[in-house]
Amino acid sequence: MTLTLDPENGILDPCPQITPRYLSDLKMMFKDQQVVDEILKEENRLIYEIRYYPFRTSKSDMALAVTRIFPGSIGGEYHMTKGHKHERDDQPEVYYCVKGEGFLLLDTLEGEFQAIPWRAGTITHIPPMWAHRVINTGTDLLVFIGVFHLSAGHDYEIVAQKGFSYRVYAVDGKPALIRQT
Ligand SMILES: O=P(O)(O)OC[C@H]1O[C@](O)(CO)[C@@H](O)[C@@H]1O
Ligand SMILES: [Fe+2]
Repeated sequence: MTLTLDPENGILDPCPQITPRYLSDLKMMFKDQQVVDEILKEENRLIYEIRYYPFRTSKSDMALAVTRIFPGSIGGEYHMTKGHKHERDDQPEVYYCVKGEGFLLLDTLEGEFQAIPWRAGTITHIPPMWAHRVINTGTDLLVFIGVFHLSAGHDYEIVAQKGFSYRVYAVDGKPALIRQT
């Protein structure tokens, strides 16, 4: 099976499934709940979209997902993915930044943390058991590809409960990592 990706806009062809993530879908992930509620009174902003393709054979499963994160911020905190840990503890993932700039946050949620600066061309291996979240700190789209096993599973609950160790804010127009206590 062969797919085509437009690197300028992150559109995948063919693409059997598109998952939009609106502010209402990740409202608990942002720190400033008052600002979230104020924005939601006006509009349910589209933060990012996932274009997904499952590769299945009789002996294997893999998935490819292309995510487009729109630029912007919520209470000074840059637009980001919800973030998750894989349910299976033996499942890594490879992320490839196709366009844009930002950070990939990796967190064991048990004391270890890394913030990896991202730009077009950056490829990062996410080891099993590390929660992962992508932040768009640019003024344009951030597009990345994720490749993982379909059986990996997604645990969002643990991220909602424990949170990442750092948040990424725009401070004087530049990204700053702020430790969470
Ligand atoms: O699942 P989240 O946190 O919304 O992040 C989206 C990205 O992570 C994945 O879930 C893959 O682990 C992809 O579907 C997508 O590229
Ligand atoms: Fe993942």
